Amino acid sequence: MGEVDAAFIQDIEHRPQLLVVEAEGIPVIDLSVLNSFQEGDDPRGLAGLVAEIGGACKDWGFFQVINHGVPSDLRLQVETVSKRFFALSLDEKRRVRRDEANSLGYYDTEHTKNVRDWKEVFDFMLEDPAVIPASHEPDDNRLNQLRNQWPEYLPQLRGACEGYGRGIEKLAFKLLELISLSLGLPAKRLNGFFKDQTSFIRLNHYPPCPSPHLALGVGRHKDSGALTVLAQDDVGGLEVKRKADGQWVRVKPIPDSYIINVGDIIQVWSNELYESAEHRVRVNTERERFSIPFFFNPSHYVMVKPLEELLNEKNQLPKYNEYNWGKFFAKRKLSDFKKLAVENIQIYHFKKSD
Ligand SMILES: O=C(O)CCC(=O)C(=O)O
Ligand SMILES: [Fe+2]
Repeated sequence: MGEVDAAFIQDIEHRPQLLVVEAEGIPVIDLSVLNSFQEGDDPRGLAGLVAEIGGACKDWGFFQVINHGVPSDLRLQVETVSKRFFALSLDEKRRVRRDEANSLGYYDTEHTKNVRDWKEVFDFMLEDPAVIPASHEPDDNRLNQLRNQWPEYLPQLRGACEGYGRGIEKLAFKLLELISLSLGLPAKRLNGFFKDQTSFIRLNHYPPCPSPHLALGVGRHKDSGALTVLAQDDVGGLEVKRKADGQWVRVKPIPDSYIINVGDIIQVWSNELYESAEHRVRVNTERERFSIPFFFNPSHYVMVKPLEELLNEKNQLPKYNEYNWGKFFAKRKLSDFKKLAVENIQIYHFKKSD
């Protein structure tokens, strides 16, 4: 990527201010009690942790976890091989390039809200093959099998990515269960939605940028899945819009921690008890940055809607009409390729009017 092309330039109101505000308040949650907790133990032993998670989901939609139990060598291996992959020539990376038929692999022209992101990515699904609708058209019932693309000239990439995927998936399920408990539901209430999951992992590379005041690594957005588990390196650049005052605040890198954020699906399931927070990534002139989000997504056939038992318990009306996750996902993917004239699909399109 050379000088900043017009496609990268954010509208004035979305450009980052020079000032960086370090977030004091983003909760850091210690998961070490889980290490001694056995399947079948009384979940009341986790009450303190569950309350912390619930508070963080409510107040921030974002938190960091330490002592999470994901072996650090899995992370180190994938981080190392990810750097090697992005250091390859563009020609080599483009041999596993994603296209409209297969949305997995390498890609360097992603747009967020119709502005190009200053980054390159490599995507792979946790389930291989994974099944998603062939198109976003409501009447089209055809399904597609998505298959990962692995570069044969960097054979270590596959093993490192698959190993990391299995490790991070375990953490994602633990967090899902804690979130379920925090909503007053049985621990495994949400697990069934992930039977044929459409979760994917993205290797992100943000090269140094000559104009970090004009462009963003990822433009402001909310994650559309259930939960995101993110590994960031020590460079920093991820910013969250603080719910309390709308200020963009930076998520401070903590070695060997993971950043967790509530996605739109949990917002809908919880009928807005928890909300997904807007976030973005700033770039800088000096240092490249690497990050690895795991997007924990349900099966394509899941109909997303507020959970009945929460509505009954709180005597509430649902704030959303139900929508099909697979169609939503397919529609989102479409806009990654094309600069659309209109805003891409969002959950507020399914919001019921008051
Ligand atoms: O790189 C990061 O820190 C976050 C990336 C992100 O928000 C995303 O890919 O959805
Ligand atoms: Fe995100």
